[in-house]
Amino acid sequence: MVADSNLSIKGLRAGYGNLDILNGVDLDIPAGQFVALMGPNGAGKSTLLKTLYGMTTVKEGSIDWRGEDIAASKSRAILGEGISFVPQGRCNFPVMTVDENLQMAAYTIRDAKVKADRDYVYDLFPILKTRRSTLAGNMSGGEQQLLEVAMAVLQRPKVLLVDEPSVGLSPAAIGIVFDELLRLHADGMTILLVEQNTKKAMEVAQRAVILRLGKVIWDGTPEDITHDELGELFLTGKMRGELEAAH
Ligand SMILES: Nc1ncnc2c1ncn2[C@@H]1O[C@H](COP(=O)(O)OP(=O)(O)OP(=O)(O)O)[C@@H](O)[C@H]1O
Repeated sequence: MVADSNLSIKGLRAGYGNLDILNGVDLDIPAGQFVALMGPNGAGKSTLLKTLYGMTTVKEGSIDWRGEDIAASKSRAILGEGISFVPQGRCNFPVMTVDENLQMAAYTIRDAKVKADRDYVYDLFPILKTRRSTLAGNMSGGEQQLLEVAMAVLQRPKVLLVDEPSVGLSPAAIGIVFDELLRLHADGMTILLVEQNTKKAMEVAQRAVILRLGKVIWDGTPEDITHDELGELFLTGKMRGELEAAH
């Protein structure tokens, strides 16, 4: 493992304008790890992804990436440094074809080789190749989500930030999207996934990180925690043993 490929977050306090949402997040993500970021509604999971992508106001702390603090960097620069973001919701350009959507994504790369970039993605996601002339908005939810992931992957990121890809998808479509994420991970990509579907997230990720009230309250492997314990943590912020000890 190359030490400087770690993403290292220290004492991160960030939010929107004067409103702090992240209240001192510490997190080290080694290169190539698949991390599921979970927690109750409003915990700050999406805000953490957005902060890693330069979309919030950082008040304190650092985000170390390949020897550089990117906490104050703009999204454009962060993308250039190899971190891509798949935001919540589907379909950037619904009335454009799959091909045109991918062209749009390619234009965001400096020195884009549009055709080569598109073909690279079609090799990775053959389903999209078969739908290349279809209007993106007319595809199934799962296909649209794959297109969003593909548009981010086209940038050839080292780290992929993915925000709730399963929202509104059928179980079959969720399976397709998560299989693709697993494949990207197997090819060496670092993945930080925010996911409400905890069962699915625990199946695919190597590591589970639980956020509550803008702080990391639990960090371990999916094998270290049961579904019930996870629910309890979401609700109370504590494990059963800790609660009993407190009484
Ligand atoms: N653009 C914004 N401006 C102001 N407040 C925001 C903005 N986006 C999110 N928030 C607030 O930040 C808090 C955390 O939101 P965030 O979306 O990060 O939580 P989350 O853990 O991803 O929750 P969920 O699981 O419900 O998506 C919420 O109280 C939310 O209302």
